[in-house]
Parts: sequence; structure tokens; C-alpha cells
Amino acid sequence: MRPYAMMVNLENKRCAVVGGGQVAERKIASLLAAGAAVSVVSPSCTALIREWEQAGKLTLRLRPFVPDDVADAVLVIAATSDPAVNLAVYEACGPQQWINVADRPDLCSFTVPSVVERGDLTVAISTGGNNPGLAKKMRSQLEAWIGPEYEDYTLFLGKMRRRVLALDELRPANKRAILAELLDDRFLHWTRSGEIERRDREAEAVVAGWLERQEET
Ligand SMILES: C[C@@]1(CC(=O)O)C2=NC(=C\c3[nH]c(c(CCC(=O)O)c3CC(=O)O)Cc3[nH]c(c(CC(=O)O)c3CCC(=O)O)/C=C3\N/C(=C\2)[C@@H](CCC(=O)O)[C@]3(C)CC(=O)O)/[C@H]1CCC(=O)O
Ligand SMILES: NC(=O)c1ccc[n+]([C@@H]2O[C@H](COP(=O)([O-])OP(=O)(O)OC[C@H]3O[C@@H](n4cnc5c(N)ncnc54)[C@H](O)[C@@H]3O)[C@@H](O)[C@H]2O)c1
Repeated sequence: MRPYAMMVNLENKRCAVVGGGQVAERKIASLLAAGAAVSVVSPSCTALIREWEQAGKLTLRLRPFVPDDVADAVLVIAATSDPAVNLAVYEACGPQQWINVADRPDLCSFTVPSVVERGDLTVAISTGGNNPGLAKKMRSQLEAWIGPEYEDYTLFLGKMRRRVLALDELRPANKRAILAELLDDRFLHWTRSGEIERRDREAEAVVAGWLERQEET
């Protein structure tokens, strides 16, 4: 199996998590962050899952799993400590549901990567199930390299890209040249050092320079 990596919009999508331990908690945290409509079923759960329930962030059924619990979910995670229950969750799912079985990579129709998040910038690491510890280790190595400044830097590049693409008077080749120049490290450097006004001014100067050059030719 060769996986297909994609970014999924889970806003308001029904997601069922079976189990309420540490693994379920980690998976639930990322589902909630993605705006999913999460329901959890488990006879016991962590304090944080209980807090989420009390804050109205998810629905919680404090009892053992029954097959009907996953009937209307588009995405299902089986993360109990009982392999027989995890298998029963898998068997309760149809081929149209996305299923993750925490202790059975072979049954998963999707697995969860380790993720570096900097606002709209996402870097996902999967080892194809070979060693999740390696994915976690690489995440912390990448986090040291891709610092918090990348959140603002990504927004800056997004804003400039939209601005440049909307300039009807610019020829497509010149738009590409500006976008390439804006990716120069000096703009990252100014974001990192907090020289935001300078960065934005220099970016505008790049755009103005190409507009001028175009008029001359
Ligand atoms: C990345 C991450 C995402 C997340 O879960 O959010 C994730 N596991 C993480 C951590 C982690 N998991 C485990 C350890 C203990 C050390 C060890 O055993 O190695 C640690 C490290 C720790 O906790 O410190 C144990 C473990 N994991 C799986 C099995 C079953 C098996 O392999 O058979 C067992 C043995 C259970 C047992 O012993 O009973 C299976 C899966 N775990 C995956 C994802 C998928 C494959 C990802 C890939 O392609 O690499 C897959 C296939 C299914 C899935 O869960 O989607 C998250 C790091 C998040 C982060 O911090 O960045
Ligand atoms: N995929 C991963 O990332 C990963 C990482 C570590 C462990 N695991 C596997 O995931 C399993 C869960 O790990 P954990 O640390 O969260 O365990 P845990 O013991 O902290 O939690 C297990 C949870 O399962 C619930 N549970 C037990 N029987 C149930 C039932 N019949 N119906 C519903 N819920 C039930 C318990 O109430 C508990 O909340 C482990 O057994 C391990 O094999 C997977």
C-alpha cells in the first residue's frame, strides 16, 4: 500500500473515538482543533476529555462500546486498551468510513502523522507505521528549524502572493519573478528579527521595481 497524503477539512464532520485513555486524548485534541464534531465512547476517560465534555466541545458516553456508536461517523478511531474491542470497532465500520485502529496498523484505512503546525503552515511526518517514535523525534527536530515566526511569514507570503496575482497590469512572467524574489531568505530573516515594517516596505519595493521595469520594455 502506498499512502496518499492529503489535507482534509473536518469542520462539523462526525468523528467517533472509542476509548478514553492517553492515545484517545491525543487523537481527540487534533480532531477538536480541526473543528470536527467529536463523540467519544468509553467506560472511563482522562480528566481532559471530561473537561472537553463539560465545556461542550464533544459528546461523551461513559459506557463500553456498542456497534451503533460509530453508525453515523465519517471517521472512526478505535483506541481502547482491549484488542478485541478495537477489532469489533473495525468490524462495525463500513467501507465508506475512514477507520484508524490504534493497535492494528494493518486494519487502518488512514493513519495519523506527526505534525509541525505554524498557523497555516503544516509539516506532516509519517514513517508508514515503521516507527512512530521516529516521526515524533523528527517533529521536534523540525520544530527547532521551523520556528514560530513561520506562522506570520506564511501569512505575509500569502498576502503578497494574492496582491501580486491580482495586479492585472503585470505580465505573468513578471508575477512569477516577483513571487520567486519574495521567497528570498531576507524576508524570513526580517520576520524572525521582528523588522516587519522593513520587510513589508522591501516587499513593496520589489513589486514596484518590476512594475517599473515592465513599463520600460
Ligand atoms: C505520530 C503519532 C501521531 C498521533 O498518534 O497523534 C503516532 N504515534 C505517535 C506516538 C507513539 N505511538 C507509539 C509510541 C510508543 C513508542 C513505540 O511503540 O514506538 C509513540 C511515542 C510516544 O508516545 O512517545 C506506539 C504505537 N503506535 C502505533 C502502534 C501500533 C503498532 O505499531 O502496531 C504502537 C505500539 C502500541 C503498543 O505498544 O501497544 C501505531 C501508530 N501510531 C501512529 C501515529 C501511526 C503511524 C505513524 C507513522 O507512520 O509513524 C499508527 C500506525 C496508527 C495511528 O495511531 O494513526 C504519535 C506521535 C505524535 C507526536 O508527538 O508527534
Ligand atoms: N497508535 C498510537 O499512537 C498508539 C500509541 C500507544 C499505544 N497505542 C495502543 O493504543 C491502546 C490504548 O492506549 P492508551 O495508552 O490510551 O490506553 P489506556 O489504558 O490509557 O486507555 C484505554 C481506554 O480504553 C477504554 N476502554 C476499555 N474497554 C473499552 C470498551 N469496551 N469500550 C470503550 N472503551 C474502552 C478505557 O476506558 C480507557 O479509557 C494501547 O492498548 C496500545 O495498544 C497506540
